[in-house]
Amino acid sequence: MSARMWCPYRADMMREIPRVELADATAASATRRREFGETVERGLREIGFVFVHTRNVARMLPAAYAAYADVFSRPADELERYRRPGIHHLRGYTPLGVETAAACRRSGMDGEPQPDQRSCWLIGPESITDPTLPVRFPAFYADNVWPENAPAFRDHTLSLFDALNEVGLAILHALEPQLGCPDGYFADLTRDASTALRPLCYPPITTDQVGQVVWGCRHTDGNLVSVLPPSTGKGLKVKLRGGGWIEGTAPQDHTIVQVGDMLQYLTGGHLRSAVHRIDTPATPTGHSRYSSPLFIYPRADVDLQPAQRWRADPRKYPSITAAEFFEARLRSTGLSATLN
Ligand SMILES: O=C(O)CCC(=O)C(=O)O
Ligand SMILES: [Fe+2]
Repeated sequence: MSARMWCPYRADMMREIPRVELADATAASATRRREFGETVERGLREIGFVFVHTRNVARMLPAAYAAYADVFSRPADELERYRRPGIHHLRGYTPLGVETAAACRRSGMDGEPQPDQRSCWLIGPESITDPTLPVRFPAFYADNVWPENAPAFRDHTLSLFDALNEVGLAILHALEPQLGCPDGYFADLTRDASTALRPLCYPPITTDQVGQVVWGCRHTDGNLVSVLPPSTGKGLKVKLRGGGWIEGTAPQDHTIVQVGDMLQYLTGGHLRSAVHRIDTPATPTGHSRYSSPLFIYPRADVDLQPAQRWRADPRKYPSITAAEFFEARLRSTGLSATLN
């Protein structure tokens, strides 16, 4: 049986992103823990997304987004100092127009590349226990770049990094029995991970820009799982397996956990890395939209080849490290100035 056959499209497939209560992941009741794991696994297999209820994260957002607004509204010549093209923009600030999702590179308006209309910052882990990793993978484990006179930005992003990482790791842990993985499998894979938090700023849309620009072109995420707290505005849409798009905006107090290409690969296609996009509003808006996904990665030297139990064709799923997988991905998003 090929890995593809694990999840053929069926008419009774989920068409709505399921919701789970994070506290159930560690509930005293074994039944609640099992049901939590089953719902998470089904949501990530059939849609690729799950909404996780946790007030802890929602509480942190107003102050974090205020700090983002302060930094992203700074003068262009100051922000320019925080750019790091030499490490493929993996740390610090990236302005509008640098990132272009692969789909929009091929089929932008008038055949021209259509860059995403958003700027971002990338923040990596502050401490790594294995000192060889930054030597072997300097870009993936580069030091963080912090804006001057913005202690709130540093504090809030680091707190959010930890809180979102905890949610993502709890979801991965709950998947272990569902996927037939040993206990602690994902904790092992993500020890000294090259995980990154990405504060994003989608600028206001003027009358002229309505229907002419994309905030975020359709794409899949290239990592293990993404953990996305509620953004300050709507726009996120998710493509279903059977076609059609659904609303991806998280309900109040919920955080999205979604499968990335690496987890899809690792499970031989069993879990689904869903295509998603960020639509611009249909009418002009004077406000920026802020969001803050955490991209959880494995350690850079982890081999992503699916385990035997997935019966994945090795020609389709050859041995590849997380770092190699990531580099291939960078080339397709316009972020790799020096990799080619
Ligand atoms: O801003 C959002 O809602 C989603 C962002 C996203 O999909 C990404 O950065 O990969
Ligand atoms: Fe994404």
